[in-house]
Amino acid sequence: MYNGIVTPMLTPFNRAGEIDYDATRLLIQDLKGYGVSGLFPMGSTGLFPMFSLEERKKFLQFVSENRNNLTVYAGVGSSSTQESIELSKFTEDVGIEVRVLMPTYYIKPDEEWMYKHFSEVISASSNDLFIYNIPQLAGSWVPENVIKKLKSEFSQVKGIKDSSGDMRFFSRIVTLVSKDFSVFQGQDDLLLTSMALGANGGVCGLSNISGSIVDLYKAFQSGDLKKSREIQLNKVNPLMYAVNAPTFPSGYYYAFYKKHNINGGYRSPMVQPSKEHSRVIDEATSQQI
Ligand SMILES: O=C(O)C(=O)C[C@H](O)[C@H](O)CO
Repeated sequence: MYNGIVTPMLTPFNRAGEIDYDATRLLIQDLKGYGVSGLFPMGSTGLFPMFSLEERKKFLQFVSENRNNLTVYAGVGSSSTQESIELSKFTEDVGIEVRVLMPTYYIKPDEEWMYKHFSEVISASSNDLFIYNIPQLAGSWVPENVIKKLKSEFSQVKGIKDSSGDMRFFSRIVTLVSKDFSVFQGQDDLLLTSMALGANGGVCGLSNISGSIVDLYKAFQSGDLKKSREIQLNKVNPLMYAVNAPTFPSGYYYAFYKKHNINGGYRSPMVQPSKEHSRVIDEATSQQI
């Protein structure tokens, strides 16, 4: 059973747009301090499509070796089934427990294509796998019948992370929760609602830069609905809306660099947030204390 708050990690850059491993080490220390339960490198917030296969492997191995006793959920998504298979095998070689996989993208897969991608990648290694539903970025939904089919056919399939923001869809898939299958919410402003419906936790971008997400999770788990509602509405949501003012996910990078006074970079084509967006983010982060 997987639960808690998992961080879809940033991939910090230096000014030359190369991965900054010292800053990554600092980020993992932050996350341990906030009390997250897992690390999710090479997801959407981690900008996985911007990296070569070799860069992705090196970063995944670094996170696995510097995990600080946290569970690692490795993004293995690609529009190439062969690449996702290669990454899956690599995750097993470096001791990563969980893979995270969305449908292939750009060329829009029909259900048969989608099932073929998932089944071939799932079978490529024995470690667990979470289905990643993020239609607004991947361009297609993972249909409920495909989720149920993969869940029933492959023992590696141990959960789903839904970032669609569609609570009607979420309300249906959350009924799949069992001791062997976890359901995570991928949108920070829907975390409390999702946990009230039975979600096992969340994969929340804000957990890169604030302890409020874990505080919300812990308040709910302790039965303090009033406190969890206050954190959701007065801390999490305003910060989420502020860091998403600039094009996703540049606001998260700005907030992390600012927090640590790092002269961090933005790999092309990502652009540093404007002065106005930076001011909005600074104001929201100052309210977190
Ligand atoms: O960044 C990711 O991969 C996540 O899972 C977190 C969110 O779902 C994603 O940032 C989209 O908002």
